[in-house]
Amino acid sequence: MSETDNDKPKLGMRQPLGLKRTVETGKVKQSFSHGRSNTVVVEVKRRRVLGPQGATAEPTPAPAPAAAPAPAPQPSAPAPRPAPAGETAQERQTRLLREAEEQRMHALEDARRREETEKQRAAEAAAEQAARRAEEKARAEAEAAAPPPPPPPAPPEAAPAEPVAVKSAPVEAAPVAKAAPATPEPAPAPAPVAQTPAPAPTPAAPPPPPPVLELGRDPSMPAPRRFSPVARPEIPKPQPKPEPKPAAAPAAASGTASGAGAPRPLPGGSATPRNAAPAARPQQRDRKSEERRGGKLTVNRALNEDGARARSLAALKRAREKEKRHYGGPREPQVKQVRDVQVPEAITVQELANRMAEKGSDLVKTLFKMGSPVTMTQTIDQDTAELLVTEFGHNIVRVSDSDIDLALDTTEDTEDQLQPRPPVVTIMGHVDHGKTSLLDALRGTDVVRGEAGGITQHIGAYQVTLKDKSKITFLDTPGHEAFTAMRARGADVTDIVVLVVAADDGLMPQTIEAINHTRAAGKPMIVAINKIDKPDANAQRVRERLLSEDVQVESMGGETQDVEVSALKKTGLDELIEKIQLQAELMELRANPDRDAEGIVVEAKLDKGRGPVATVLVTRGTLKVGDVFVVGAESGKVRAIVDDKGRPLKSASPSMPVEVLGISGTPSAGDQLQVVENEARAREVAEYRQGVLTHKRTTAAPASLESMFSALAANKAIEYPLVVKADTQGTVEAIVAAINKISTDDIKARILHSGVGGITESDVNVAAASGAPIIGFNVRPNANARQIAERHKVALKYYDVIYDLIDEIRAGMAGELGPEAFETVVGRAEIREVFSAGKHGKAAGLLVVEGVIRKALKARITRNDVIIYQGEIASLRRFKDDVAEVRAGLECGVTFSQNFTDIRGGDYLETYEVELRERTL
Ligand SMILES: Nc1nc2c(ncn2[C@@H]2O[C@H](COP(=O)(O)OP(=O)(O)OP(=O)(O)O)[C@@H](O)[C@H]2O)c(=O)[nH]1
Repeated sequence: MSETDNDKPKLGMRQPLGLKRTVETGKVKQSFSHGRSNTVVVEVKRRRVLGPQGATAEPTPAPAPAAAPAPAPQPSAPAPRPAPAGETAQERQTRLLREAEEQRMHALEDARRREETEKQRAAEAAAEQAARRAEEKARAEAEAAAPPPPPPPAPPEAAPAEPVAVKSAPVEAAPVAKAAPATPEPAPAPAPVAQTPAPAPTPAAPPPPPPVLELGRDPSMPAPRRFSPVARPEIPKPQPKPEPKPAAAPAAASGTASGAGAPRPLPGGSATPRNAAPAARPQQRDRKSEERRGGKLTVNRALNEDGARARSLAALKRAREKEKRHYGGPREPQVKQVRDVQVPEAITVQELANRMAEKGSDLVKTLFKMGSPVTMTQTIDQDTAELLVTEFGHNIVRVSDSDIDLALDTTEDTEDQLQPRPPVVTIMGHVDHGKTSLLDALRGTDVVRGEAGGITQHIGAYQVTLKDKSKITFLDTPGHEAFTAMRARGADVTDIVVLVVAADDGLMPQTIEAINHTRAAGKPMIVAINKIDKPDANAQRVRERLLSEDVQVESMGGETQDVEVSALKKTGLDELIEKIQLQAELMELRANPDRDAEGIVVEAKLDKGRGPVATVLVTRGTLKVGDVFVVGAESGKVRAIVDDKGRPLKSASPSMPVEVLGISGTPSAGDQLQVVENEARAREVAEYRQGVLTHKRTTAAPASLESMFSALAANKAIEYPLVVKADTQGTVEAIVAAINKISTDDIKARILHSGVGGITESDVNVAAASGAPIIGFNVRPNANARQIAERHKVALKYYDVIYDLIDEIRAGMAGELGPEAFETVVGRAEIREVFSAGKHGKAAGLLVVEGVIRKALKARITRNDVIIYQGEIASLRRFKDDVAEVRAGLECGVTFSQNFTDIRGGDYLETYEVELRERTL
């Protein structure tokens, strides 16, 4: 009702004047949706009161019409309520109006239900035979289970039984008046459609509230929703041949509806499965509304509300069959996805299956067919994995552990990125030819004085700034033969080699070695003929001698530059620098400073206060404090950069030699330093490299029979164990190489442990276990180590000159072997006769053919140059007289100790002396 209470007409009262008063007394205007309206004439008949006066006189409070449902059993025609006795005219009018409206709504609804039922029937008739059978079956079941149908709804003519009669007078469109007489037939009860919630009240059920609720609602709203399937029956008409498809949907729907006691399939007989689903929804909606209206909510009902439960297995099966029919057979198999499968050197079957996105059990089956029964958790090798990967149609991508390692960055810098860099110059030459002195002269500082024994034992790296502000980086290499590896390294990282040859000494072995290294590294060389100030200096002789080594200096018609210098007198230095600069210009040395740094470790040591320190020559990029790097098998983060003058720097550009702090351990000289993206990556690479080193150390097993025999033979040699500790990595290398050279077939030096840094407790423990001496070069033990060494009687030997160290080790190894025995044959005699000598066994008659046969000397008997006896002479006689010796040309008789009797004529007797001499290695 659109009108408010204020607007309602009030019977028996004076109506106030107002613009809205359009309805006269006794008529009520009804408003409907879509602008429809109706005017109803209301006749009031007074009820005859038969009861006691008091009963009628007492006014009962009028219940709210909406809240007090009529107790009539018919759903469509609520019974009229008796009029309260003390009702005013206005109240009566309101009540009557409401009752009239209620009746009208019920009549409307009944008409709709009937109409819908008819349409459903039409739809059912159009359904397939199979669907109909299923429906009938379901209906039969439902009928068996359903309560007796409700009595037919009372026709509108029943209304006169009520005290109030309502006459409808249609004004515009009177659907109610027309619909009610048009459907005199009561709604067919046998099929209470789910959408038409026939209350079918049971005796126990409370009076059904639905009609009241329906009335309380705006009549325009629920109608389109509730009765939307009304138009559906028209759909099958254009469908020429309704296939059994719709049967599936009603059948499925009937499955869901059965729980609600409505076995009827969905009305409308939707011809396509697409229509079936929406048809099921109103059905469920109605079931819900039915529950809301008073139906009991049971567990079964609640469960049946669930969508998953609604779609039963049978429904799924039917849907699958339908799909099969629809697509004309099983679905086409999906196109197999080919994958690139990364396979490491060893992988478990399960992991491989995961990477291939295949079933592990399929892999196991395939392997079994291939003849290798394995389980999922077993590890297979890369080749077997490849068989599987190809069998399953994928592509294998072999990866190895070494992929973890850093790849060498071979990206070429572009022309605009490259900037000039200082040349790196290495000074090489024989011992004491003046390399350090020359470098010292160039630097203007004195390095010589700090060196033990007066020789350079560390590779040094310095950068000098020239008068024109240009720079040259110098690497000094030691001249001792033990430092071959260091010289080779120096030649590798350098741009130019300056070969120092003493003018008074000429070419010496290490000079020639340096020439060979330079040539092998393909670096240009400048010959510096030093000590030219010396009186016996002969530069020309040096040049000529160089020719024999295939080095032609410019003055001899070659291309190699040479310069005469005196490091002592500081002459010829400018000329030398000029020649270096000229050579550098020719080489156009450039590098890109704007990239992650790379460098080469020239030297590394373990500094007591600063930890591991590496002297690094930056080759590319700029090394900065805070950079994370990998160097050899170590990693780290640059804590500090120190230049050759001890000054801290923030960064180091190409060609700069700097000390780098912040390394996890002491790297080896020659290791490459590479800056990486993060610490995790650096650690990963370092761990991998450590693993490789450990693997190399521990897997030196003999591979062939030959090597096994040679290893057995080698085992006969006495081992001379040693522990070597030195101040720098280069020195350690040099000492180890020199000691290995001393080894012979009889005795072999075995270095149990070598390392950089002071002598520690663990070094002593290692040495004590094998009774090895500890060689400390420029290092000393800490207090604890010294105590333990004393306790275990471990020999600690300290050196600061490598010659002394090697000489002593050589002597020690020789001493271990003991003195050498030298044998000298003194006399030789031929056995002529053999005769019995009583209790002494046999005696031999001899003719001394050489030297002297002496009784006191050791003797041996040889037969055909094979020794058959070795021992002593028991008695030596000449003509029955015991004698001490018998000279050559004389005959004598001898007996031997140990009752040796196997003597024959023609054997030879030798007597000899053994002299023990000190052994040298
Ligand atoms: N007269 C003279 N003596 C020189 C000259 N240059 C070096 N010396 C001397 O030669 C000796 C050896 O010099 P070093 O500079 O130590 O020689 P080195 O080649 O560096 O020697 P190692 O470091 O052992 O390889 C020293 O006593 C120097 O004083 C020179 O130009 N003239």
